[in-house]
Order: sequence, then C-alpha cells, then structure tokens
Amino acid sequence: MRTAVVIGTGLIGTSAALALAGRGVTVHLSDHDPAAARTAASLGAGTYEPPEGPVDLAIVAVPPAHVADALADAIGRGLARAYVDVASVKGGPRRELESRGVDVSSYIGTHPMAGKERSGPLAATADLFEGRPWVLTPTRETDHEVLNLALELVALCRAVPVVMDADAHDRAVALVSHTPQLVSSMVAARLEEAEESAVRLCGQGIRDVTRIAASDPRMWVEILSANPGPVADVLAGIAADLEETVHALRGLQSADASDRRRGAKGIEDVLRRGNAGRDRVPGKHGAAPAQYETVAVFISDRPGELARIFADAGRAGVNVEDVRIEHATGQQAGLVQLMVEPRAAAVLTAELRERGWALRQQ
Ligand SMILES: NC(=O)c1ccc[n+]([C@@H]2O[C@H](COP(=O)([O-])OP(=O)(O)OC[C@H]3O[C@@H](n4cnc5c(N)ncnc54)[C@H](O)[C@@H]3O)[C@@H](O)[C@H]2O)c1
Ligand SMILES: O=C(O)C(=O)C[C@]1(C(=O)O)C=C[C@@H](O)C=C1
Repeated sequence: MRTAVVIGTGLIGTSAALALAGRGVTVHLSDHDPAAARTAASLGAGTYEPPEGPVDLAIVAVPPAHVADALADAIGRGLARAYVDVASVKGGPRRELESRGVDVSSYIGTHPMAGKERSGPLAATADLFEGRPWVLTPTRETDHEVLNLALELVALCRAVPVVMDADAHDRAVALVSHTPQLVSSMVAARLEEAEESAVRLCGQGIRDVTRIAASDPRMWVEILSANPGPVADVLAGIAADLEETVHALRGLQSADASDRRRGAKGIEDVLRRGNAGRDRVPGKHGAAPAQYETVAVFISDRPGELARIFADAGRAGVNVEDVRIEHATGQQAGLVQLMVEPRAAAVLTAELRERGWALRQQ
C-alpha cells in the first residue's frame, strides 16, 4: 500500500494514520472539522491536501451513525481502490449501504479492538493497535484485492486480523465491550451524588472499574443504538445476577444462621464465577508490545511542571513512551509515572535526580 485517505481524524483515524505514515504510506487526512485534520497533520499523521487521484485504501473512522453516508459518498466519488470502516458495530453499516444500492464489493467492515476513553486526534498514538485483535468482516462479494489491502492495513498497524461474520461480531462485542461500558458507567454514576468523604477514598479498584466511564456519551449512544438487542440480552443476565446477589447480601444480614450460610454461598458463587470468567480474558495477541519501565516523579500541582519534566527527559535524549498521573488526595501534588524503554530508565533517573526532581523508589 502506497497511499491512503483517512476520513475522520479523531482517536482511531489519527492512530491508524500515524501507524501508516510511520511505515512510509502517504496519508491524506480529511475531517468535517478542519481543525481535527490540521491537528492530525501537525502530529505527523499525513497531509490534509486531498489526493490527486484514487488512493489504495480509504479508511472511514467517523462515528457509527455517519459511517454509511461517508462510505457511500467516498465510493460514489471513486476515492480509492478499497474502502474500510472501523466502527464498533458491523451489521448496520453494511445493511444500510446495501439498501441504498451501493456496490459493496470494494468495501469491508472492520473493527480494531483497541481504543481509549479519550477522543480526538490528540489522544491518538501510532502503537494503539499493536498486538490487538482487528476484526474483518468480508463477505462472498468482497473482492480479493480489497481483502488483501485491508489485511495490509492491519499488518501495518501491527494488529492481529480476526475474520468474523458481522452479526456474530456484534453479539461478541455486546458481551466484551458494549455491556462493560454501561456497567462501568453505572458504577461511576453512584459517585455523582456521593459524600466527598467517601469519594476521597477512591483507590485503584474503582479507578480500574470506572476508567471507561469517562468515554464520550455521544459516541456511546450511537454505538449502543446500533446494537441494542444483543446488549440488552447480556445486561438482562447481569440484572439476574444482581438480583440474586442483593438477595444473598440480605441473607447475610439475617439473624437466621441458615439464611446467613445461604447468603455467603451465593456471594462466593458470584465471586468464583467472576474468577473463572476473568481467567478467560486473553493477554494481548501477536507480537508482544514493548514492555516499558516506569520512572515515577513527584511533582507539585503548579503550571509548567509537566513541561519541565518532559523538557528534562528530552535533554537526556529519552523518549517518553507513555505517561500516567496520580493526584495525591487532598494535596497540591501528584506522582507522574513516565514509561520509557528499559535501557533508557537509568539515564532518565540520573538526569532527573541531577535536576533536583524527587523520584519514587521502585
Ligand atoms: N474510541 C474507541 O475506543 C474506538 C475503538 C474502536 C473503534 N471505534 C470506532 O471508531 C470510530 C471513530 O471513533 P473515535 O473514538 O476515533 O472518535 P473521535 O470522536 O475521536 O473522532 C471522530 C472524528 O470523526 C469526525 N467526523 C464526524 N462525522 C464526520 C463526517 N461525516 N465526515 C468526516 N469526519 C467526520 C469528527 O469531527 C471527529 O474528528 C467510531 O465509529 C467508533 O465506533 C472507536
Ligand atoms: O480501552 C478502551 O478504552 C476501550 O473502551 C476500547 C474498546 C473496548 O471496549 O475494548 C471500546 C470500544 C471499541 O469499539 C473498541 C475498543
């Protein structure tokens, strides 16, 4: 693949564009918000000049409700030799294109199983898809060359191709992605009106469970609207578990010893089923992604502190691969965790110490 167009330069489109551009593909960026395309271009994801002729692959990375329109328009204009979308739901867009009479032989619905709770080009990274499953839903009508170009996209993004039927995909993601989003939001929603004295105790457990509750509600309304039945089915199963668990907890409150035993058994049962389910969650597939080492630095909550750390890391010639910030409860301070290549950790540690930063002992 030599040339590509990315339509929709948010988190996913810009991440794919960064991966392709980094591997020598000329990428043309387009977004109905010109600022998003300009930002993606400034990150090195490609150019926002339109292509002069048809490109090899057009990647449609817009919110689900706009996918069919964007694809029909691109196919109608003959923008590319092959077209893919990356939307989180796969049955709907294909059916919509077919009902409009669009020739779908040059189109494959795809879905990278990687993302973030943040949106927009500034959240994008070239390695977002590395080692992650990337679902492809070709049909009998799909042209071979088109399938090959889609497989090349997945390979260039260092993801792992998984071929599935579109409706089977939608049932699967209802279980492993769409329902978890709702459950995370529901747990986080309990905090909205909670006492400050409770919220300040939030530890790693609730942070893990509620990370995706920070996702964009507009995007998720679109995703869930395109997959309501399968998600309702999974959620109904969880509702049954919830009802039994509440009953078991009430049993534990009872004065009757046999009710308490039954309650404890019910709770243990749900926790053990949780262990068994969790054991089935696979690690990342394919090539192992880079393992980073963490250098943890204490900072005060003042403007410019992060910029100073990054500048000092840059001066030491160290590339910061990822960053996490933990804010200390009730203090104007925090801990910045800088993820770097293992061989760079010692260099960074020495440089930061010399420049007066307080580092946490690992
Ligand atoms: N966020 C995730 O974790 C994730 C993961 C995998 C797949 N997806 C799918 O990827 C797609 C994009 O999601 P995202 O998280 O990158 O969203 P995003 O909000 O970060 O980016 C979407 C971009 O599309 C642009 N856009 C909207 N309508 C458009 C149109 N008609 N023409 C051109 N540009 C348009 C917006 O301006 C925005 O820049 C969605 O279909 C989503 O279901 C998301
Ligand atoms: O990791 C996250 O933040 C995600 O929500 C990513 C996630 C997922 O559920 O795995 C979310 C929606 C996408 O369609 C694909 C990936």
